[in-house]
Amino acid sequence: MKIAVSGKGGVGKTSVSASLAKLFAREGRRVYAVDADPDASLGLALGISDDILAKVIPLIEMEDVIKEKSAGGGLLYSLNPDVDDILDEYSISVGNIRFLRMGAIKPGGSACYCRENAFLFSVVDSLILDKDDVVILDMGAGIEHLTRGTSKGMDLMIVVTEASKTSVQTARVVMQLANDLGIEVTKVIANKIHSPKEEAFIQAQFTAEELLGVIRFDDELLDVALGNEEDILTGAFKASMEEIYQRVIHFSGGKTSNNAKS
Ligand SMILES: Nc1ncnc2c1ncn2[C@@H]1O[C@H](COP(=O)(O)OP(=O)(O)OP(=O)(O)O)[C@@H](O)[C@H]1O
Repeated sequence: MKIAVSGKGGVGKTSVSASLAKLFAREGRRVYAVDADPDASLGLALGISDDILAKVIPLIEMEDVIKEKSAGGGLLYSLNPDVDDILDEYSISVGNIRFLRMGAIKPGGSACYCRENAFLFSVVDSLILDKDDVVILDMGAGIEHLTRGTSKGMDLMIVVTEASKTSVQTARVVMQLANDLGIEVTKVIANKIHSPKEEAFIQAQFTAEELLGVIRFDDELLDVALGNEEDILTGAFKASMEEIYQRVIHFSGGKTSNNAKS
């Protein structure tokens, strides 16, 4: 199953991605946790230490190797069967989680991440998955990364939003795009909800079918952000994510990905 997590900046995409990765892994499923956001910190949220993360080679550096192996060029690559063989060098495994990252941040105002995105999603699309394997992509903020190429083969798009008009607006645009791009299921998680008033706002914006879950603002996540607590699955956040996880596995029930082994 392939899951993309998207939404406006700072809404909690990385927290949700890391939690889902840990929950799937806890069930014994193999998880590819992919940091597709150059500005993201999925590795840290997964509890991987800085010094280990520093050793993970950005996936984009694999591009030249692939180009040498496949005679082709341009933005479309023929990766199989090479990708699995060489992916080891560009990932680290923590238990059942295999962590990969797209690439480093570019200097301000420089080019887009089109090349990185195209390559990253070629790699993801080429992964040969077992039926129970899961790919979780922590996407960049906003919508620029959402194209036919990047959405190919995604089974579920999770859009994270806060209780604000601008955040909901972005969520709506992402949902529409995901639909246009043919992603089968798109669901919303409302995160950092402070009050019944905010919850009522969210309930008014989305249908019960659209909403995958509501997560309250939880001070305990501050300890994770400050580095005092390693496990993101803590406090009320953990309880909410466990409920959401139960709904997410419903979407993977018996479903295999495009490249799944039978
Ligand atoms: N439910 C919550 N309660 C309290 N704090 C939260 C909650 N969810 C996330 N946070 C905090 O909000 C901050 C941003 O979260 P996170 O990095 O997951 O968002 P993001 O959408 O991935 O951000 P970016 O767009 O910058 O990549 C972090 O400090 C995180 O600990």
